[in-house]
Amino acid sequence: MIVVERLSGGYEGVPIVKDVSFTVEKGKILGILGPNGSGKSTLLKVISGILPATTGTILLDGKDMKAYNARTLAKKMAVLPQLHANAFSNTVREAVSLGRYPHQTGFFSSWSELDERAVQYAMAQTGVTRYEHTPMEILSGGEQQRVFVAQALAQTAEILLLDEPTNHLDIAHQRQILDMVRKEALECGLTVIMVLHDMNLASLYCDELLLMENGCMRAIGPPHEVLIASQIEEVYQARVATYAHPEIPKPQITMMPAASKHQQRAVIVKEDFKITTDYIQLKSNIPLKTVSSAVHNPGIGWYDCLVNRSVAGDYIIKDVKCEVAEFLQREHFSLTSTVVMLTAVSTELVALNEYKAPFGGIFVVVTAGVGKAVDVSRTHERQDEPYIGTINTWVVINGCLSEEAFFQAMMTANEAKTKALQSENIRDERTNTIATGTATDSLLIAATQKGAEMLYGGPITDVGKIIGKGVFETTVQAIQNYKMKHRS
Ligand SMILES: Nc1ncnc2c1ncn2[C@@H]1O[C@H](COP(=O)(O)OP(=O)(O)OP(=O)(O)O)[C@@H](O)[C@H]1O
Repeated sequence: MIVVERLSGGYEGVPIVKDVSFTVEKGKILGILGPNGSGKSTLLKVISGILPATTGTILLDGKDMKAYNARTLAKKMAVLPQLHANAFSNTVREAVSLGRYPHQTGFFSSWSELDERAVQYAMAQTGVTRYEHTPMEILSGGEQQRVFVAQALAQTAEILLLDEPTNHLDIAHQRQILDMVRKEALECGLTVIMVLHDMNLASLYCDELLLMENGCMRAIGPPHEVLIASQIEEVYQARVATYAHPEIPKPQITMMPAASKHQQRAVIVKEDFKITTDYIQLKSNIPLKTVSSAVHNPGIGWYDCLVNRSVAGDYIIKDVKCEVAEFLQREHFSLTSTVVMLTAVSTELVALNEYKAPFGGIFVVVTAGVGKAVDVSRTHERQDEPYIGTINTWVVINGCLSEEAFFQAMMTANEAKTKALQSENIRDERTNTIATGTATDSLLIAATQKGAEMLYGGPITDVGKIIGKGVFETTVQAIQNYKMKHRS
């Protein structure tokens, strides 16, 4: 455990780091972030004793760091500096072995089994064993960086100070080094303080983050309390946005380029839609931000082509995703920029309407296969296999929606669809109650993200009102088309 209390320090009387305090418990990782010149490396140098502290104290396991002599301190704390002054005549093994110097009584005179094990372990953990006998100078920058990390690890200290350990490393090696650091922290109780420029890596790997600004602490805490977009924007003077990591509960940050999203006004027009016997298509000349439950490219993304493909009523394919990919290739659609839904309804039964509004307006496109509609409040009573029967709804908006508005627009559209089923007296034939949808309905909201900004998409917002009316009317029309065909 390391406790830093009101620490200040700098270079020859020039104060750089001012009044910094924090605690890192044994086995925890603290990441230091901050813009260039904010004092991250200087802070690490003062903590490691390379630079003297002008004020403040550092306690290692409760004992003032000043009370340790150089050799005992080196056994306690290992440092990977940002710039490496290295005698490049060494081989990798020799460079890593330098990490064992605090454990030697006379230099290399008492090489023990323990020293050998530590060096072998450090080389293995950093993936440099195969370069063991290679001279340092012929390694790439990333390979050398891993050797320096191995050198610090070979010191087998309880506290590891790392200044930009992922410098020069490709993503696979960044992951290897940071996974190794985390494993050492979790399994061996290694306490780590590391300077990282990459906020996303810092978020993924650190228990706490310290954000530096002009030599002072701007914020400290778990990643979600430090990586707040407005705070990062202020400190770095750069526009950013945060989003959730897809797999683990850690925030991620993305840079927003200077170009304004409101620069041009792009508009989807009716001529952008095409209806063939096989599919209904929207081809946009700009990518649309899309939220959907489609079969191909579902979720949130940017796509310039939407396809609602009509398949045979007996379309039961084991690997639907694979079959859809084959269809896209056959029809010369891009796999990466096309969203695909499937319907058993023939494309001539589609309802497609435009609704103009001061903000720009929307298009609603619906195919409604309601032959096997279900009442969602009663589906728990049935044991049958899911069957095809699908209402596919697209809402394409000429406007700019917030994240919140996208999800509210989905709710608004779904409520309008359910109301249309009620209005058309579509029933769940097993329960004879009003149906709320079918077993495999799909919904898509797409927006140009240009022009008018819409913060909300609920039923009484400008965009919500028109989605409500548009989806209701268009779904009714699609249901009537379906009824007409299936009556005859
Ligand atoms: N040896 C030195 N002598 C005098 N001033 C220095 C020295 N090294 C760094 N500084 C100054 O201290 C300030 C903080 O530098 P430091 O290297 O700690 O920043 P940093 O946050 O690590 O930056 P970076 O992200 O660019 O690595 C800078 O203004 C820098 O010019």
